[in-house]
Order: sequence, then C-alpha cells, then structure tokens
Amino acid sequence: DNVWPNEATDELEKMLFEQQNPFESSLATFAVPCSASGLAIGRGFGAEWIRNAYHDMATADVQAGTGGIDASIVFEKDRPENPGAGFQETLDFFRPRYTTRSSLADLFAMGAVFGVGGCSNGNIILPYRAGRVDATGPGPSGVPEPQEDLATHTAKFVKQGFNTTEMIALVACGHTVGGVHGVDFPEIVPNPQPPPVTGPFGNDNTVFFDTTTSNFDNQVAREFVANISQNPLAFGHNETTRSDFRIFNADGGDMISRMAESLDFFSQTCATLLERMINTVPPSVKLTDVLQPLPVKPRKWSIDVNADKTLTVSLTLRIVDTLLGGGIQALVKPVSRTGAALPATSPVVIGNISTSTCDYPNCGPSFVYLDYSINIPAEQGISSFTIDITDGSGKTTTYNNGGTGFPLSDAVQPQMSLSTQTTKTVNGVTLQQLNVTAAVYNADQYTNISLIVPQPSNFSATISPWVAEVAPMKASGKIAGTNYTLYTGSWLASNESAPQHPFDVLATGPQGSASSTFNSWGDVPFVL
Ligand code: HEM
Repeated sequence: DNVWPNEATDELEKMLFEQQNPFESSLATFAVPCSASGLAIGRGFGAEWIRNAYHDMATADVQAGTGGIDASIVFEKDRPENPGAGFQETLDFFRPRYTTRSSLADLFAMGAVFGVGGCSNGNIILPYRAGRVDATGPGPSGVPEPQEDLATHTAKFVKQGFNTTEMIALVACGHTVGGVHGVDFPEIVPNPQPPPVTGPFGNDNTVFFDTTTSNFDNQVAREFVANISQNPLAFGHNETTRSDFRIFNADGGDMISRMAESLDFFSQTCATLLERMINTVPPSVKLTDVLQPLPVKPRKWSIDVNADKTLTVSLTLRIVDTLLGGGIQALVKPVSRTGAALPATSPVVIGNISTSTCDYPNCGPSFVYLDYSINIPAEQGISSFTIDITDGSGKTTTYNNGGTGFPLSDAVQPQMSLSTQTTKTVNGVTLQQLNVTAAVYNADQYTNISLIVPQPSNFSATISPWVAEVAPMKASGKIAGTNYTLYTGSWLASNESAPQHPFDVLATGPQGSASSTFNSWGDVPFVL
C-alpha cells in the first residue's frame, strides 16, 4: 500500500518526485538540461550517471546471483576497466544523500533514471524501485573494455544477464549520450584534438558518440547505419578499440537497423533494458514496488509543548496540485490521543505558497506545500489526522492514508527551540556536537531515553554501513500542568568529518517504545 510513513521509500520518493522544491537542492536538476554541467567541457552529469550505473551493474553474475547495482563501483574506481573522473564525480555528488533510508546503490540507480529522463526530455521515464543493498567491498572485474574482442564482450553481457541482441541494444542506449574523453582514452581520441577549447572547468578533449550528444535519441543508431558516424568506438582511427562497430554488427546489423528506423522502437527497447539494468540485484535483495508519488504527504512536522499546557503542531503537507484545483481548501482534521475528533484547521498562508515541479516532462506531478499550525490542549494530544480536500469543481474528498489516517505521535518530540548545534575542540580537532532536548509524554513508563545519530562504521572506507551512535538523555525538567518531561542529551562526533545524518530520539521500556525519527539537523539552531 502506498501509505505514509514508509522508511524504505519516503526519502527516495522525495528525491525522485520533488525535483524543484523550496527546501533543498534537487539531484535531478544537474541532469537538466542534458548538455549543461559544472564539469569539464565535454562532460555531463546525465551521461556520467548512466555510465556509472552500467559499470556498477557490470560486475554482476546473474547465474551465481551476485553483484549488480550495489555501489561496489566506489571500491573499483582504480581498475583499468573504470578509467576517468566520472565515477569519482558521481560519488561526490550522491554521497551527501547516502543515509540509512537511501542506500548509495539506490541513489546510483536513481542517477540513471535522472540521466535518461533528463536527456530524453521526459520521453523515457524508467520505473524506479527502492531496496538495493550496498556492497562493503569490491566485486569481481567484469566491465567490458573497448579493446576486447566480440566473443569476450558477448560472454561478459551473458554473465550480466543480457543476450547478444540485448547487448547490441543496451550499448546503443548507453552510447546515445556523452562520448569518449581523450584525457582518459588517448589511444582512442588522440590528445589534443584541434581546435583546442578551453573553459572554466577545462577541456577533456571529448569526441561524442553522435551529433545529438545531449539527446537520448536513436541518432547514434541512425548515424551508424548511415555510415556517417563520428562515434570513436565505431569508426575511430584505432581499429582495435572499435567495440561499438563489432557489437552493432554482431547480429549482422539487424538490431541496430531497427533501432535506427524507429525512435519509438529505440525508446521502448532502451526503457525495458535500462530498467532491467538498474534492477539487476542478487535474488536475496527484494526491491519495493515501483515508487508512486503520494497524493498527500507530511513533508515536515514538529510538535512543541507550550507553557500554557497546549501543543503546537507545525505541519507542512505536500499535496499533488491537481487535487486542489488551484485553491487551497484543504482542512486538516486532527484526532486526539484517545481517538476523539479535534477541531479542523485551515492552512496558514503567509506570502506565496511554495510549490515544486519536475525538472523534465513526465517525471511526476507538481506539488503544493501547505503549512498548518494546530493548537491542541496537551491533555488531549494528537495521534493522527485526515485531510478534506476540495477540488476546483467544489467536490470534497477525504484523504486518510489508506484508512488509518496519517499517524503523528506526540509521545516523544524534540523541542528544536531548546536544542542546539555546537562544536567542541578535542586535542586540537573541532568536532560537531548535537544537544537535543525532547519532550516525553508519561516518561515514567520508559526505562531508557536516548539520542541516536547514525555514523559510518569505518571513517577511512569510501562508504561503510551505518552504526547507531547512542547518547543517553537525562530528565531536565517537567512542563508544569502537563504529563510531559523534558529530556536532554548531547552527542559528540567521533571524527571531524562526521556527517550530519538525521537523528532519532528513542524511548524504550517494558511497556513499549516511542520514537521521533529522522529529524533534520537543519531544524536545530546553530550556536557558536
Ligand atoms: C562493450 C561494452 C561497452 C564498452 C566497451 C564501452 C566503452 C566506453 C568507453 C571507452 C567510453 C568512454 C568513457 C570516457 O571517456 O570516460 C564510454 C562512455 C560511455 N558509456 Fe560505454 N561502453 C560499453 C557499454 C555501455 C553500456 C551498456 C552503457 C549503458 C547502458 C554505456 C554507457 C556509456 C555512457 C553514458 C558513456 C558516456 C560517458 C560520458 O560521456 O561521460 N556503455 N563507453
């Protein structure tokens, strides 16, 4: 069921669909337009991300059920089969989004979705599933290299799960964007190529695969079949490295001709094969259903316990804009801790209403963000809400998150205005410190209340599994007239490059547990 919350998909759903949102920079934006980038001349993010996904997948052995999209490429960047800056550039770009709720392998797969979507201007939208598991070290080698012969390439693709026809198609799909960079392949593209081009990020001497390098289209096939191709892997001066020539002719030229003849056939073939490519994972890894945008999704929320014995629920809802029909009639109906209906609340509108749109066509719906400030007696509290949305024709529909309402627990809540980010210098090293105060309802029932910040298990590894670093929290006062107790705890980073991974507050005891998870450091004031 497509309901909220869902730890496996919530973060990824946000990155996939909220492409131009007012809260944080979008990953997709960098692949749009396909030609633009902050990289050296001749390089583009879309092309790099597609190649990155293929090289990550290429170490798969589908028969043995190993490898696939597992981010093992980050441990394999120094291999001769992986030349060029593209893999490091891709890693640098996606690593900041690597969390307990978004594996690097899932991010790499999403990079391919953005590359294909952005470069095809929305003509090809790869369905996206989550759940890939990151490798903890390198896999066996397996990426095809241009100087290898056809038999070697065919065997490598079979190992990856693709027959000869599929190999031809997949290579054509990959080599419709980007090109061969002379700095990395001087034996294919002699360095320097006249005329020399310089730019702010340098020139890495690229010869593109086709004349529409920034379009994910069938031009690479059309030019190949017409014998007027600039593709250095097809007609380059170095015959040994003409791997595209050998591969495109592997079936006598049948498949590449069909791809050249019809853009629709090309697009459908690439959609099918690239989807299979990003979903190549060991059988032990279970991918989720294809991610669909939630019609209504709590985007940000917090609950403050006030001195006047009330709670302020601050809630930002993300709503598919077509549901609202241009208006903002969307009434939130909170439900108390015991299940009683509380007064309905309209959105607060100050200034312009925030929206989010796609970076390329067909990526998904546009959204409207509505803010709510809901005041509730602390004694009643909140457990969930539903929302009544009235569309442009005046019809009202209730959204109840698949029947149960949207859960919002007030049992454990960080109080951001009482929390701080600071630094502490230990042995000359400046370390980050997070000081969190949380309000806990009926705290007597818990034996342990702690602040949890996930951190890399190995700071010297490129990536490593997360470990939960746990800092105890201690009672620091009661909020008079309520059943809330404040708990305070501090987490000190163990390393100067500690990532600001979202934090949890967890209360456990013999009668059960309660938590507030995945809180953003950005909501905690920084104090010098
Ligand atoms: C026999 C199989 C293949 C060989 C020998 C091969 C070889 C190459 C070479 C030598 C380059 C130039 C890289 C650089 O200069 O940085 C390249 C670029 C590229 N390849 Fe392949 N490739 C193969 C299959 C694929 C497949 C299956 C895909 C994806 C589906 C793919 C996607 C790309 C992309 C997108 C680029 C452009 C990268 C950029 O411009 O930064 N390749 N390939």
